[in-house]
Amino acid sequence: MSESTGPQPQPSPSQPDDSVRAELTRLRESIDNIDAAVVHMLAERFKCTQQVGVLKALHQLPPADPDREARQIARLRELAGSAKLDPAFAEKLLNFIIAEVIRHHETIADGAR
Ligand SMILES: C=C(O[C@@H]1C=C(C(=O)O)C=C[C@H]1O)C(=O)O
Repeated sequence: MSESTGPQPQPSPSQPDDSVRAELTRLRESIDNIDAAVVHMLAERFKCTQQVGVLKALHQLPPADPDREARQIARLRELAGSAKLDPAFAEKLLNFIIAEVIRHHETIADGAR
């Protein structure tokens, strides 16, 4: 005979206990705050880049500046590393944002022609 003590209480994924629920809620509240901050920071960044786009269009400068981008990516990778964030992820995110900015700059330049 085995020394089975019978069925043990199993954690139920659909019914976590109150302390697990409370911890999940606390973490999700912080995540929601962080997401809101990211949205506000991005909105401010796009306000600045729109102004850069107008300046470039007025002075016939190209929408993209690859040298500036290379410096930003190197800097952000460095910052990410120190913050224990994957530098490759930080680079992908910045490239994604910059691509959108360049698209805006092209639209502004087209409107100025
Ligand atoms: C905002 C600029 O335009 C583009 C967008 C960039 C950005 O979003 O950071 C950086 C370089 C440019 O390709 C700029 O030249 O500073």
